[in-house]
Formats: sequence, C-alpha cells, structure tokens
Amino acid sequence: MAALRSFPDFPIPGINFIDILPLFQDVNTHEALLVALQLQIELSHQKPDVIVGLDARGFLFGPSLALRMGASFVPVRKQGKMPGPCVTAAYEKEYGTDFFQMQDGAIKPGQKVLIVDDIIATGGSAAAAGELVKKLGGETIGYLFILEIAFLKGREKLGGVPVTTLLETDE
Ligand SMILES: O=P(O)(O)OC[C@H]1O[C@H](OP(=O)(O)OP(=O)(O)O)[C@H](O)[C@@H]1O
Ligand SMILES: Nc1ncnc2[nH]cnc12
Repeated sequence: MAALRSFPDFPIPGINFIDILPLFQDVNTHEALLVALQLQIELSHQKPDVIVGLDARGFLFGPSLALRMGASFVPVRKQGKMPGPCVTAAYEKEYGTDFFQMQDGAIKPGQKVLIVDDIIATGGSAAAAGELVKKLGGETIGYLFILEIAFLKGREKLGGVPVTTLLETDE
C-alpha cells in the first residue's frame, strides 16, 4: 500500500481518488505487481484464453499479464475510440456515467475471459465489461483488480463471478 497515494476531492468534490501510477515507477515494484497478479490467476486453476483490460488503467498491466499467461489481450474502450462495428454498454461509476465498447469478433464464442482493471469501486465499469464479453459470446471466468474500495461493494454487481483483489481499502 506504501506505493499508492490518495488525493481528496479528485476529480470531483467528495471523491478520495487513489492513484496507482507510482506502482509502475519503480522496476522492482512493477515486477512484483505482475508476479502477484500472475500468482492469483494460477491459484484459481482456471486458465484464461483472453485477458480483457479496461480503458485506461487496465491497459497498464493487462497486456503484460496476458503475455505471461499465454493469453490474448483485448481492450474495452470508452465509446468512440475504436473503428469498425462494436458492441456497447452504458454504465455508472463512482464519479459519472460513461459508455464502454468492444470490437465485434474480438472474443470468439466460448472463450474463457478474465477481466482486469486497477480498481474496483462501485463495480459499474467491471459489470459493463462483463456485459460486453457476454454479448460477444465469451465466458467471464473471473475479475482481477489491484485494489478494491470495499465500502462501495462493487463486487456485488458482478453476478457471483469470482473476484480477486490484491489490496483492499475502506477509505
Ligand atoms: O468500479 P467503478 O465505480 O466503475 O470505478 C472503477 C473504474 O474507474 C476508474 O477508471 P476511470 O473511469 O476513471 O477511467 P480512466 O482509467 O480512464 O481514468 C478505474 O480505473 C476503473 O476503471
Ligand atoms: N476513488 C477512486 N480512485 C481511483 N480510481 C477510481 N475509480 C473509481 N473510483 C476511484
């Protein structure tokens, strides 16, 4: 937790924003983070075919983790960023409303998918990503986060799919 910083009233008043970026500034901490995430996947005894990372902070470690696991990486992006036909889901998060998209065909029917992101707060973003995976015919086998803001109870939005987090805070 020492590498994380919090910023009161960012991006809007009332939100205590937790900044995970320092984890990537130190090579050893970055490496330890990836080792810890990989270990969590291995402990689940479920090998994902695809790792789905959420725009934007899920892109910081999703592709590296996918390479380590021998899985493909597929991004979920905010609306309007990707070309071609996409599936779309609306969602609410801790500080606003947004739309997520995935490209048609990015996941093949029946593929096992692990959804990763830096933080689970209300769970709105992660739930929308799960919806998109389902629309493409994939099977979400789990969610993996670096940090859970536990009092927001986001995991309750994820339909009973296994949720793993490395760290937890109640602030
Ligand atoms: O559980 P929730 O309440 O949905 O919140 C969690 C989401 O919020 C943050 O992303 P944000 O939308 O701020 O986008 P960014 O990564 O582009 O900054 C965070 O990286 C998660 O994706
Ligand atoms: N409090 C928070 N800090 C950082 N990212 C977030 N995403 C949603 N809530 C957040």
